[in-house]
Amino acid sequence: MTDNALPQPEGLPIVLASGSPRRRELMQQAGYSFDVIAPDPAVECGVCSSESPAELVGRLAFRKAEDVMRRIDSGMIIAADTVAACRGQILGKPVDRDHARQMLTMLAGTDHAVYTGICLWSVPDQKACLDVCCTQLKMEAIDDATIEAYLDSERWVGKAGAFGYQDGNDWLQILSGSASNVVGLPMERLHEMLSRFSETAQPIDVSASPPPIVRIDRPTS
Ligand SMILES: Cc1cn([C@H]2C[C@H](O)[C@@H](COP(=O)(O)OP(=O)(O)OP(=O)(O)O)O2)c(=O)[nH]c1=O
Repeated sequence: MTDNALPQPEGLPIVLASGSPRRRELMQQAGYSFDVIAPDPAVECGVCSSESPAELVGRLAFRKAEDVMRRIDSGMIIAADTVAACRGQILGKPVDRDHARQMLTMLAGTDHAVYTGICLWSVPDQKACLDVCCTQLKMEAIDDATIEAYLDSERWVGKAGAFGYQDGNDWLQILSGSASNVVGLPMERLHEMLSRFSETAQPIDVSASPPPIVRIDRPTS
């Protein structure tokens, strides 16, 4: 594999376990060849209030991969889950305009974080690895008129935290971490996980229901 070749561990076809158009665009822009199978939305039900943002996105990424694993005979599944976190609160996708307004009002003028859990799962040999990436951001103290204009754009729909970093708003800046991680897939980390899959993935006992979640050992590099 030349340095700039995209990793395809174990020669398996890549399956993006996501209905997110943003995740599909990130994979296409990076040049990956892949199929798309959206996980059952029911996988995302049941947010445990005691979970940290990292625990939540890690668990949901794993469960999304597990859901798609049961529907294919062979492939390298990539699943992810993204939330924003501000002042100890986890912000998922807003359910409506009012909910989006509440989120943006809370985020305005604050430093906050976006967490993405990413799970790779190889089928049929049933090995998986899981990691969580965090990006720190700052949102300017935008006023109500700015919030209402953004709500009118409806670009908040389907986006954790009710904002889209990819929308290029000048009131949102990254303080540290990956930009693609904010949009839904940490592409740098994905490349690393795919490249190191054979040495880091752990066997999964799929007979257990639900299978235990695995944790990846962070690379030494
Ligand atoms: C913070 C942020 C999130 N997002 C999107 C990425 C995800 O699509 C969405 C977070 O919701 P998720 O539940 O992670 O993903 P999803 O429901 O869109 O798709 P699936 O579960 O099928 O993979 O928010 C942006 O597009 N831009 C951003 O700046």
